[in-house]
Amino acid sequence: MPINSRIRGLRDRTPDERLGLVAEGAGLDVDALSALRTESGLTLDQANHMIENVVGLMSIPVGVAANFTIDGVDRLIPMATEEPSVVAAASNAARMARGHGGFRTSSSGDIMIAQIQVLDAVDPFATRLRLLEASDELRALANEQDPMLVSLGGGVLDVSVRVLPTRAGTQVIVHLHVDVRDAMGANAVNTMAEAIAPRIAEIAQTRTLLRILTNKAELRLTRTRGVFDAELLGGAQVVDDIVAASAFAEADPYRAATHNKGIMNGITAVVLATGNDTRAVEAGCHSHAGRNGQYSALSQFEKDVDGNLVGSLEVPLAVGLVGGATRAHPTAQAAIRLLGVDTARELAAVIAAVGLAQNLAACRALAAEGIQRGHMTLHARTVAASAGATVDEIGAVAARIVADRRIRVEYAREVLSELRGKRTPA
Ligand SMILES: CC(C)(COP(=O)([O-])OP(=O)([O-])OC[C@H]1O[C@@H](n2cnc3c(N)ncnc32)[C@H](O)[C@@H]1OP(=O)([O-])[O-])[C@@H](O)C(=O)NCCC(=O)NCCSC(=O)C[C@@](C)(O)CC(=O)[O-]
Ligand SMILES: NC(=O)C1=CN([C@@H]2O[C@H](COP(=O)(O)OP(=O)(O)OC[C@H]3O[C@@H](n4cnc5c(N)ncnc54)[C@H](OP(=O)(O)O)[C@@H]3O)[C@@H](O)[C@H]2O)C=CC1
Repeated sequence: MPINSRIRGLRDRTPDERLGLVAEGAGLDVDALSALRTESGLTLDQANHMIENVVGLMSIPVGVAANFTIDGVDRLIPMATEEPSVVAAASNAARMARGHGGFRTSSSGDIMIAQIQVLDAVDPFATRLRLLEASDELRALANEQDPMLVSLGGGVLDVSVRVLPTRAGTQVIVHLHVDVRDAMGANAVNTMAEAIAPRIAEIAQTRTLLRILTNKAELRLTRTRGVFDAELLGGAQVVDDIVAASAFAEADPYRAATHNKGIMNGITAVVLATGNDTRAVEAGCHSHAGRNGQYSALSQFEKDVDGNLVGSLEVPLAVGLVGGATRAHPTAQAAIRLLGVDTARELAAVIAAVGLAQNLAACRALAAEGIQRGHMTLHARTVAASAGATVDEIGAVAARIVADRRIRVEYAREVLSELRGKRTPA
């Protein structure tokens, strides 16, 4: 049965009811998603085998973004985040794109780059050519390190070499271009780099130093675009204003930093939920934002021939379905089950679409009513909890501080005392 992501009114349901509705929408038995619940997710023993000096666990809320259609397939998308309004925003944007086919994506491939740094070459330009002449040998030596990857059709595709002037003298930098298939690939390419470094040193007649991947994964780009309905956005003026906001972010690094943070609100939440390396993805995306010399917006919004708004996003996404914590973390496995993705590329496509949706929702709110109405209304629940409200009191306290337009902890405390019958001087 095809997945149906158009689930109305999830906000009005309990977490258990939502999980049931989401499982139904995804065509899954709800038990397949049980690891999304804290009590049946990662155990202390499992955590103790993941990182060092484990003493405990930290739970992060996992929400599900609705309404997404990506490359013609509906997806219900788990998002791990502590920030209010992010899941609502992504769902709202997906709803606005749904009538125009949702999100379309493409990929440049699954290629990660390992760097080997060569120091003190007396003839750096000739060294570069000697290394290029040995490309086939170096490729074969690297592939010997990972027969599994090669058997899956992956492995080293190319070797490139640069002469790099630095303040510590001229260096020669070797790049291994490795197809890592459905892995994030860092461990795989780092192993290869360390294995071929001695041979590189022989050819270069000097020594190597760093052997490590680059997180500037410019050969692992995912692109997505979406058409957002002008009427649902709020009309032609809102469309024009979002275009003006986008132009601001494209031209100004100060605005671009926050514009891109909005994109990463969506991207990082799905990367985390699926047990992938959020720091690697963030480093890749922000390095990509500076690729043309000045840090700029990762996305662009334009008005199309029909007067609707079209968004475009291109980002490096080094994510995997195997390796790292993805397979070791039960909650990540449940999140991937819910997504219904079968390859790392499909996962990256979903992540990019959520990033663009998040970005649109933020820019729409900023260009229309301002971010605070939507964001702070949902943030009020966090403020109420910070003031000491119990789960049974949060709703009433949040509603009151929103109604009084005083969404602050000290006022929430006053309201809480009042609600508990202990009036304090206002
Ligand atoms: C918050 C909304 C969506 C409200 O927007 P709204 O128009 O009041 O929403 P609505 O009540 O009309 O609901 C429309 C749909 O939104 C979703 N939705 C709506 N509310 C909820 C909810 N409570 N729980 C779950 N889903 C929700 C849901 O899909 C719903 O469809 P329905 O279920 O009714 O068929 C809107 O104001 C918005 O998108 N604001 C942007 C919020 C945002 O971007 N938050 C990120 C934090 S701010 C930040 O860090 C990024 C930023 C701003 O700095 C980036 C930048 O500067 O560019
Ligand atoms: N700067 C960075 O970003 C760094 C990140 N890391 C960490 O590296 C980890 C990711 O590295 P990664 O290499 O993915 O981890 P793994 O080594 O855990 O997984 C990759 C391995 O999985 C095996 N594999 C099985 N099926 C597949 C498949 N379909 N496609 C590809 N490989 C498959 C391959 O061979 P085999 O079975 O023989 O292993 C491959 O080498 C993350 O935890 C990340 O945090 C580490 C260092 C630096």
